[in-house]
Amino acid sequence: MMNTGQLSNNKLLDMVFESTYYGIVIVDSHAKIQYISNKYCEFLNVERSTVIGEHVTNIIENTRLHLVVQIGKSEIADIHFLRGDFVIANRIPIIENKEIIGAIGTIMFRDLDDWNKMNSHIKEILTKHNFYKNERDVINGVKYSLHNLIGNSQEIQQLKELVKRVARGDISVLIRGESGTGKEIIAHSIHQLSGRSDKPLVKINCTSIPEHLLESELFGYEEGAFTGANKGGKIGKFQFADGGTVFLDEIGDMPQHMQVKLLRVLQEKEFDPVGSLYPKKLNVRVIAATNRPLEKLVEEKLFREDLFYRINAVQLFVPPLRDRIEDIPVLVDYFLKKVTARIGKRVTSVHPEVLSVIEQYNWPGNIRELENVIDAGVHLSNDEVIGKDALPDYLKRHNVKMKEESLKDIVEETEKKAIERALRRFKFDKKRVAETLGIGNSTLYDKIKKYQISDQ
Ligand SMILES: Nc1ncnc2c1ncn2[C@@H]1O[C@H](COP(=O)(O)OP(=O)(O)OP(=O)(O)O)[C@@H](O)[C@H]1O
Repeated sequence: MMNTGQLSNNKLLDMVFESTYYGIVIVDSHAKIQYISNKYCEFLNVERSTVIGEHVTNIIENTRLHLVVQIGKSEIADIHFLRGDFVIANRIPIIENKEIIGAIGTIMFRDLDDWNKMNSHIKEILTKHNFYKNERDVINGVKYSLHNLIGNSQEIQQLKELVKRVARGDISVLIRGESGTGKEIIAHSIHQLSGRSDKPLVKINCTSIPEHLLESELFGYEEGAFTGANKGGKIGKFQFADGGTVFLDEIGDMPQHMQVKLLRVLQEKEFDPVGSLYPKKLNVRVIAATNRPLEKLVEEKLFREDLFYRINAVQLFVPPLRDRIEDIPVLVDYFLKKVTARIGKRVTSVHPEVLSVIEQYNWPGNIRELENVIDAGVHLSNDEVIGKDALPDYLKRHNVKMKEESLKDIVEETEKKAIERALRRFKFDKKRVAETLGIGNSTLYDKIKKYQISDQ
């Protein structure tokens, strides 16, 4: 416990601290407030006489002083969200004879007016910075780079290596994977690592543009091309991307008449704006993404085979989250930091029970779904640790399997997952799956039957 006798001369402390630009609070080893400067009280809008002796967490939101007296480590220039604003906070333990007897916390301001001015000044700088950054990204179209692709699993590490390798060339890339697995991050990363990075990346979502507008949106039109056409015509997305990259998301949904035109862009490197008499030359790299079985669409004659081979020069497969659960802890941590930094709330981890639920759920919406769950968890949590009560109902109801499984269960579960993963990876080509897994065809068929795995 702090020797309060040393601090009894509050008048002297007041004289020193009220003439500085800091708000100061001193707590004892139980995190109870022993001293707090008048200016800090004014800033917090609390009555000084009522807060002395109170636990610091009852008076200062998002404080960490109670942790500093436990851990004994200084925290310098930490961003602290306080009364609706960000302040710069220092927290220093007071150590006597190797024992933590308390801690000092400071936040920096001059007076309330100065603080308000300074804060609005910082906000203005931040707003400008964000504005220019967003402007650049809008002009350039780039939102992500490879370091946004989080994951320690072998699959993600290999994928990152492949992205770096294919980025340099001009080759078309087809990115496959379920919805929400990070295909767009990969497309952005390829563009950003390529020689085209100073030119635009233009995303075209093939499902979101109405079919009758698709051609003019993609290839533009000449003046007078149709009633209602803009004077001077309109430049299409492909032309806007000239020199850069076009990212065709959900390419499996591209209507067939547009598939022909796309093929021409890829083969002849030219296109016809609607209503134009002459073709225009174009230099774009195409990256396409899909979560649909393109081979099947080709078989059903819904997707052109020649286009399929053109866009499929290099194929990248992003595995679903359920197949790389080793990525879950780092992803959870990443999203926790992202959300807490955005909303200024202190939530540091998820309860081990929640982590078990998360690891055993099958995540049909993949990482997008996980991000939403963590986002909601941070908002709903009353604690620094997200508990099961802050999970959505469908996850709360999800029964966690007992961890004490027999070795046989664990081996079988692993075997089943490995077969499922390989089947998806090789698009249910069982011969390749059997070869890769080093088992005979008939063994593979037996196991598919035993584990009741859907084999198409
Ligand atoms: N490995 C990852 N690390 C960090 N964030 C990720 C990762 N994968 C996906 N995300 C995040 O998940 C969300 C969905 O990712 P993205 O849009 O790239 O998925 P997608 O596969 O293109 O989905 P869709 O097929 O539905 O368009 C985004 O917010 C993205 O930032």
